[in-house]
Amino acid sequence: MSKEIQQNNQEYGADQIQILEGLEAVRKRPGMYIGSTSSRGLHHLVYEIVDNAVDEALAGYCKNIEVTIEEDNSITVQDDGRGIPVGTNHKAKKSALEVVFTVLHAGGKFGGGGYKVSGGLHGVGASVVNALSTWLTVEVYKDGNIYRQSYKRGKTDDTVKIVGQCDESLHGTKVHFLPDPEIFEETVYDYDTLKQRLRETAFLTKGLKITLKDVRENSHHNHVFHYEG
Ligand SMILES: Cc1cc(C)cc(-c2cc(NC(=O)[C@H]3COCCO3)[nH]n2)c1
Repeated sequence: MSKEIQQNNQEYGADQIQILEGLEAVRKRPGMYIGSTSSRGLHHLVYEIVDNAVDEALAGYCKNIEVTIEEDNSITVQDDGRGIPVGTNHKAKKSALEVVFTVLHAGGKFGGGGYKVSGGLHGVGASVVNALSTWLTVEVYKDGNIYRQSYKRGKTDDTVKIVGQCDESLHGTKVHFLPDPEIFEETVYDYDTLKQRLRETAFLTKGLKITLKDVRENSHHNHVFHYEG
């Protein structure tokens, strides 16, 4: 095997092992990454994903975020930002999108690395949420294409696929995940807890419209938070 190919295979192998070790670490000691596996940790998963979309709003590209508690207590978070980059990093042969959801970034966001949870680095926890979810699907709407990748407990067995077309004018990122009952003692979301947090987030991010929906039977709710600057 030529040096070049061997180098790539070697790196590819090492990268893959690094990713699997990262996932295993998160699932072995989830409290180190999200504080606890109680109801608090369950709700923290939502805040981590929303934080990523808020970053896109702070960058000036996202105006709306919609959070839905689905019938099965899975969560959907959708924004209308630029859409996570889907291009492939040729060295790692991985889409930037896949890196966001599978590579455990330093950050130490959840207090594991010493950062305070509230003032922690934004947007490094998507891979943690993925690792702690029975399944997670992400869709990116960009350039008239709908890109999709799915994972099970953080692992994917496929590359990013184009699954459809959309209007050129449509753009954004949609993440749908189900917290893993193997990790969380509590898997039922509390509407008022999310309502309180999303109201605070909208207040702190003037101009951003955050919608919270609950489509569970006997618990239908809908709130819109929007504070002018
Ligand atoms: C709901 C959700 C969840 C996650 C993990 C990321 C995002 C997200 C990430 C972004 N934007 C980006 O990553 C930037 C990064 O820089 C290039 C263009 O897009 N928009 N929305 C949204």
